[in-house]
Amino acid sequence: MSKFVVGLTGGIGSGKTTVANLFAEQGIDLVDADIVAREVVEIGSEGLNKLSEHFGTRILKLDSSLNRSALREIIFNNPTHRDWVNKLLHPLIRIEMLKQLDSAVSAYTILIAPLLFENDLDRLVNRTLMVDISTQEQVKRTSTRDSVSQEQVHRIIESQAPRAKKLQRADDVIDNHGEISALKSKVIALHNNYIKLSNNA
Ligand SMILES: Nc1ncnc2c1ncn2[C@@H]1O[C@H](COP(=O)(O)OP(=O)(O)OP(=O)(O)O)[C@@H](O)[C@H]1O
Repeated sequence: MSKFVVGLTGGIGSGKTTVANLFAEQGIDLVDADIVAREVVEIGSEGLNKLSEHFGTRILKLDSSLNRSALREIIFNNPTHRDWVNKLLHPLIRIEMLKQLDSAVSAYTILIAPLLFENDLDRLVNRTLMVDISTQEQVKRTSTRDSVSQEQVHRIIESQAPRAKKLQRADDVIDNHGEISALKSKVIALHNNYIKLSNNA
């Protein structure tokens, strides 16, 4: 099968999961960068073993799984620790992501990566697709879905690359202001184009 990969990105609550599921309905395999990032620190993984050798049991929960908030706290104000953790985990994430992309069997594969551009993961893909909605709609949809305040959503939006920058860098943009039925037609049109592109790759 072709190893053509489309990187799917967009800000918080823009509709990446919704769009990815519509591609999956067309038979397209998905790899999710956030899931991979959790898999490389599962109990028994090289990632978690190395983290606990370095930082000790203070980064573990009672069941020996990673205590994410403890690790976040440690690296928050300490760039040396943060760099060490990034140097450990980024290559592990990249290797696992490539492994999963490699075992995908559909005509092309979607890599869902909220921080596609921020983490330079666009280098791993053949084409980039951004799901786009206004900041106002992002805040509305995210705070309806999750029990988070509008201020928290704004803070997360500010930590991500600006919408304008992503719009500029993406090869394709899918506007998600409309109804889900409209979104589905747009996904099908993109899907047909990606099939063509992957055949020519
Ligand atoms: N076109 C739409 N109209 C109305 N609601 C929508 C639409 N698309 C998505 N949603 C809803 O908006 C919320 C956010 O969508 P979704 O979870 O797909 O976004 P996401 O980009 O994956 O979010 P995150 O970055 O937080 O993982 C969900 O509750 C989803 O059902």
